[in-house]
Amino acid sequence: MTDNKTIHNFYINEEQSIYLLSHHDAKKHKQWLKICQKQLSLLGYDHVEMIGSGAFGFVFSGSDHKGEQWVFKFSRITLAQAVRDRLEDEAYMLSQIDNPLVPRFYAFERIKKQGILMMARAPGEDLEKFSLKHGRLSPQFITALALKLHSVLLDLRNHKVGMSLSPMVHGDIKPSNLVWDDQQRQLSLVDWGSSVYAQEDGHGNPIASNIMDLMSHDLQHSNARMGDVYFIGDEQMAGLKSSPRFDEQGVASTLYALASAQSCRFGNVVIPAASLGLPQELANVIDGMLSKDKSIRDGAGDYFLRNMPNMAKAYMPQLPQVDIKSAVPFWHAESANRPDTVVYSSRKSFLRQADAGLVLKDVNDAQLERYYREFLIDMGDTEKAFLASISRLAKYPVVGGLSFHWKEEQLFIESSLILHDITLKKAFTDAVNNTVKIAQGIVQKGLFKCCLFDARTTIQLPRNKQGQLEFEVLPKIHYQVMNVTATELTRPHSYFEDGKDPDEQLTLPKEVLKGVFALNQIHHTGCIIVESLPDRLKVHHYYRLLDPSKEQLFNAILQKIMASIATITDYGVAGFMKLPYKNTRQFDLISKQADHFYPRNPKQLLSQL
Ligand SMILES: Nc1ncnc2c1ncn2[C@@H]1O[C@H](COP(=O)(O)OP(=O)(O)OP(=O)(O)O)[C@@H](O)[C@H]1O
Repeated sequence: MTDNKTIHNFYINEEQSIYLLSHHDAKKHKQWLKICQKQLSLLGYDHVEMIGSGAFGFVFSGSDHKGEQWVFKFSRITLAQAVRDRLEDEAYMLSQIDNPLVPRFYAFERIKKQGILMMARAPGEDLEKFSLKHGRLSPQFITALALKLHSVLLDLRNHKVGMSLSPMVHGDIKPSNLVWDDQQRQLSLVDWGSSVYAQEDGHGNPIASNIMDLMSHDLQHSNARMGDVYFIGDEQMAGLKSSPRFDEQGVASTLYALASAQSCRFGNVVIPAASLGLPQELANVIDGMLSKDKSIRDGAGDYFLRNMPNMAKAYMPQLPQVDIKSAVPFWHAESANRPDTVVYSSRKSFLRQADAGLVLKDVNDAQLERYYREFLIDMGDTEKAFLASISRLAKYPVVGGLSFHWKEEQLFIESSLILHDITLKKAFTDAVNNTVKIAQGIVQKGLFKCCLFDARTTIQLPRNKQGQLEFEVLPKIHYQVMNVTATELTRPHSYFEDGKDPDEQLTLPKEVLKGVFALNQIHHTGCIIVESLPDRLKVHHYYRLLDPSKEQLFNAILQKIMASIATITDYGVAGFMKLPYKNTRQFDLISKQADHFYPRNPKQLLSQL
């Protein structure tokens, strides 16, 4: 055993996997999805399937009798009726648009209280999914996409109602709202739920087509809607009056996120667009548009609108691919059941700091709820980017754990990651490297731990009215057995035994701690998180035994741990993680990654190779 004394914890899952819902809720959810599917079949649509979901709703596709592909959007039943009613506003805005980049509006129907928005299906898959598969997208792809988004911005600005100019704001431009058909190279902009008519022109002037309009408009209040808090700009976040600038921000965030393989805009301080191998002019425009300084931001936005067609004309041949190495190692294992990964993390408190100047407009919003739930409200941008990068890791079929320890001038990372789909190796490497680079940019000292596990294997025990756990046979904690090389076995390893976790909520029975210390004598990796709720107890876990000769003992200890967990009556979350080595990697702190551009003269460079 190592010389440290105490052990600790993990908490708060990011996104609910269906496997983590209670049996009752999971059943209700599945039933609801089935009802939606059945309703659509009754309406005469074939091949009905769910194709997407967001904070606001679920989206199904189906085909009509002519074989045309339709999309049906349902709002989540768990949202307040007032929020759900916005689907009708979305339908109205979509019906106002006639543009080849936007799926055509078909109808808005109501079945009892459930509204259904019906529209054409955009071909392809959304760019968030595409980015998760491919990792960082090439400078050629980003440049071509920037040109397409440039025409989206112009179309929105030039939108007319009758004869009069009435610019529209989409309000939620981000990778998952851009559907991309890679074969036809066709882009579509979906999800018009945040869209409004612009109140201002982006230079502080009100927009009104005539003087009557100007008088009848509410000039005092913003009509802006919240977009995704990971992608919108400061003005939209602060609920200022709507303007075409909102969508410039969405475009810049999208290009940045896709070029860097992140799921948000916040990493820009540490990993600027100027470090991503993009052409210098485009990189500088993106960084300018993401600036905290409004005049730089607006200037860069104007530049983008004026110059993007020219920038896209540059000759950009493919350069030889460099094989990118992962900054921390990960392993690969194929399994019959792809894990449904969920991440739990601990010790977020030290990442918080006042993010001054943000006045929040409307808390009764599904997006904002997320903002609070994920504790982003009082964090700096780099800290937000760090947490978003951890969430992105959990979008991959991966189990394992990570610990980041920021000390004086160094960052120490311990890790154990197992990826369950080798085709995602490149994209996952990009995701891991972003997490490391952003972590290198964090200046606070502290410790952050996260654990990625397969929600399918979570053990759930319901409580009865008296609070006692109900089960006939105590479920078993499962594990895998692996034979690892002798050299790996000799390296030191440990549970986290580094002082009490400030975010700890649940005190575990002594027997559990004893079991965990006993496990520590056996070579393995793994994690266990106990989440004790008033109506049930959940045990999330993954274990890999690395010394097959100890299997009997290992199994006996795990089942003993489970037996003591079943005696827990307190509520809260607590857990332990064991990583294979101590201080796997050591990194310098780097506040900003160095410039790296696509070569000015690629021909010359290629001829030298
Ligand atoms: N017309 C369409 N054609 C093809 N796919 C679509 C279409 N509309 C939506 N989708 C898919 O469904 C997903 C969710 O849809 P949408 O973004 O409208 O839902 P939402 O709940 O409003 O999401 P958000 O959390 O972004 O607000 C999209 O990311 C996209 O993949």
